[in-house]
Amino acid sequence: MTVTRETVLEALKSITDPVSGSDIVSAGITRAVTVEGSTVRFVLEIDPGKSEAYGPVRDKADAAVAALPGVEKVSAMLTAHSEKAPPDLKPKKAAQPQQQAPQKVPGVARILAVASGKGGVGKSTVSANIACALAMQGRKVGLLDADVYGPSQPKMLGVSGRPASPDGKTILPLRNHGVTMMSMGLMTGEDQAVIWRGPMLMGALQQMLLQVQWGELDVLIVDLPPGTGDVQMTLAQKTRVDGAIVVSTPQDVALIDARKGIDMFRKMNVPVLGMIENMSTHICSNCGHEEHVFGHGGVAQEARKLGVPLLGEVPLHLDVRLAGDNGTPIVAAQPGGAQAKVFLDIATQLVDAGAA
Ligand SMILES: Nc1ncnc2c1ncn2[C@@H]1O[C@H](COP(=O)(O)OP(=O)(O)OP(=O)(O)O)[C@@H](O)[C@H]1O
Repeated sequence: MTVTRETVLEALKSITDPVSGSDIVSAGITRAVTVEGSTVRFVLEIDPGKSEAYGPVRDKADAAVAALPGVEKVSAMLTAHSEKAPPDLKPKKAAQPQQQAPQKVPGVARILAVASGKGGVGKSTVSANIACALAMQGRKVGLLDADVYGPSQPKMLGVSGRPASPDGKTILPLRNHGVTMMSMGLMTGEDQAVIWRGPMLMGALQQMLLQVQWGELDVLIVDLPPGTGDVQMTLAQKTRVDGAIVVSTPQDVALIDARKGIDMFRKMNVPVLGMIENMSTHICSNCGHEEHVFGHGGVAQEARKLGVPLLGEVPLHLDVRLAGDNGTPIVAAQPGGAQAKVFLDIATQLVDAGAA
């Protein structure tokens, strides 16, 4: 029986936070829940003055998780947080009428955008795995999840909770698998339905780039929402984007949209570093049989036509999804495996090209 992040969070919801009176997940103090095989780790981020009161809470949380089937080891830690809440996203600061030259983000050597024309083609899976693969190769990597409509990086990288802000102005990012991560989704709360208008989105994106304390990074990967809308345009207009990668599945419908994405980046003078074909070949997890569910080679052909490199072909494999769902992308979960290899190769190509 394998344990998942969801079952861990469910178990932790049975424990009451003595300060807020709600459960320790809803109270936002449960952070960095990671599941690696039968080992579960999480952090309770608390006011340092109340550490005595939280000792028994930690023990109860530890016991509740340890009692789950499939769990052999639990590491529950108490860490101190700052009292101040992170600053709210300020939509008013959004659109600046005057045109400015694209700016660099302080401390960040390069920005790499990962885009897709169509939703659901696996852009977030690819971003998370490339980020981890680069970190495994010793690069200082940040990942900004700019997909407000379907933020998936907190889940894929196994981080949760609201990020802290020691001074009420800057935002401390979260970190897991060697990747410094921030998601617009973490600022709005998991279950909160948000309707974002264009200018709000643009303001929030700028805020994420400039107010998050990214530290010194070799590369910041921006996981963009699908399509060619406001967020993509604002990013390229306001911030110096050093390169873009376009992810597509091999079907014609996805390729038509991918072409639009490449066109947009070219018009905005962002170099397109290459395309990645995802869900290229289905590999049966039982027998290893290969099947081309969505056709095969469509992206390679399109990349040739458009004159951009094909960086890799990622197979459709159950382990890739399970790893992402469990908060440990496949490159980190099975670094020696065949599914990890393609992402490690892509990361090597990016480093060799000076793009990451
Ligand atoms: N190569 C793969 N093999 C198996 N499952 C995959 C693969 N790539 C992505 N998936 C799964 O497909 C689903 C969609 O992937 P993902 O969230 O990465 O797509 P996306 O393009 O970022 O979606 P969105 O449009 O919502 O941003 C996820 O459940 C993910 O685990």
